[in-house]
Amino acid sequence: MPSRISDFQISESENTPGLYSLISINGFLPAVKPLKRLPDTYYQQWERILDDLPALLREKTIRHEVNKLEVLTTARLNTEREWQRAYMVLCFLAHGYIWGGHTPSEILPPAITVPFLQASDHLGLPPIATFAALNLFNFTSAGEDFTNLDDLKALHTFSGTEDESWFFAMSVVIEARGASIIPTMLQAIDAIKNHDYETVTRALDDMATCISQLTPLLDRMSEKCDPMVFYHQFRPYLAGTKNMAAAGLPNGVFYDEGNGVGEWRHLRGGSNGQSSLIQFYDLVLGVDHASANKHGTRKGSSAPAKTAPGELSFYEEVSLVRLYMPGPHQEFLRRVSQMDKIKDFVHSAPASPAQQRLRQSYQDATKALGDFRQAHMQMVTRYVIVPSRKPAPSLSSEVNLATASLQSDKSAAKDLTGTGGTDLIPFLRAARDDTYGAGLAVASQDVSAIKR
Ligand code: HEM
Repeated sequence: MPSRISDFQISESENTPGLYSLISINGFLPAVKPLKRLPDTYYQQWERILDDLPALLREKTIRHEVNKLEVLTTARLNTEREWQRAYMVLCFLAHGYIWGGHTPSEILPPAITVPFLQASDHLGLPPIATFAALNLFNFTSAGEDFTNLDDLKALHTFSGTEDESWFFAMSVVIEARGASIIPTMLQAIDAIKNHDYETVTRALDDMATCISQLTPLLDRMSEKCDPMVFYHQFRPYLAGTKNMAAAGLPNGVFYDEGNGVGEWRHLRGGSNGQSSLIQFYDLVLGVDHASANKHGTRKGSSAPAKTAPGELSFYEEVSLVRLYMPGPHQEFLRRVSQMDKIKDFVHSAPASPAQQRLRQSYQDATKALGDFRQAHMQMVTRYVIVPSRKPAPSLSSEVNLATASLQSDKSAAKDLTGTGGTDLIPFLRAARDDTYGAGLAVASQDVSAIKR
């Protein structure tokens, strides 16, 4: 399987005018490495703070430094890469400012908010640390191929640790490796209208192989990322401003734009749940996370959809997660969601050996994605649940503002929340079960066909 999307693969797909312009040869990652610095020295004042960020956070002097910044114009940003870099720099500065004190800051100053809101607007992203800022726009690599984890590292971190760099790099390598299957699956969708079983079956087999090669990568997280460093030293800085009352942000954060203008904003924090790749996989396989919402409780699960009055449930939130992706990626997923459905094709196929093979391949692909989610859940246990039960090392007790709020009841793992603001264990379990469930629904159809 190629590691990048090649011209050859793209030219083969017909049903997709303009679709590939919304992504790159690396899928949802940029086509080339993100900029290491904004080329215009006008932006030096931002870059200098970012250079010193871990030390400024340790010494709790970040706010002092940011308060000295002028409100810079974004008019001197010339290319998409520059806009992406500006957005990423401002995300780090904003989260450092909010969480880098003895108590969180309820106000973001105009020197951050004014350019941050403009950069967010330009990229179709919210003004908060997103997966795009932390991962897609924040890495460097030994070469132009981003599929080797050992060649990747983050450009910037909050903690200055290799652990944090490795954590961000892991998401990059998964995006890079997982992207190769995108054209194959788009061609499979094309093939549905011709009832081309062979193409769809082969694509599903390739997808199962591709995903099953991503899963062992998750095991490599522990090579360089210590769960205690993750949980105490940098996860708190990824937290958003939504559901953060316990951490001292009952109203979210006020984005002060100067001259009496501004707005309170409640936004979710950075999470790998904002990966467009995994949402693409769900879409092409027809994994429906909304089904459970109708009943409030997942079918076959005892986990209730815990929702405060007026709040959205986990399953409704899944569709909102797209708003945390870059505009073109949102559009890409929207267009894919309108295409023919592989799942419908699998379910409607008449009984024949070709259909049997198709169904088996569909089950294998959904199982591979379910297994990925299962491995991910185990990682969440190692990196969130276990450290949450251990006492915080004294070194980190000061920075742990947001962790307090990410955990509404220290004694109950089920009540832990993710940086994205979800109640994490029921959410992840439901996401996994929905995935396995899509394949099992086909298997049960086969059984009932045999019984008939
Ligand atoms: C130490 C490593 C990781 C931890 C502790 C972790 C933790 C979490 C948590 C707590 C959530 C709950 C939702 C939220 O808070 O937004 C989540 C969701 C998610 N994470 Fe991770 N994550 C890790 C690595 C990864 C990696 C490398 C990927 C690769 C793409 C990933 C993909 C996802 C996805 C797709 C979701 C949404 C739920 C789903 O679709 O199954 N995570 N993660």
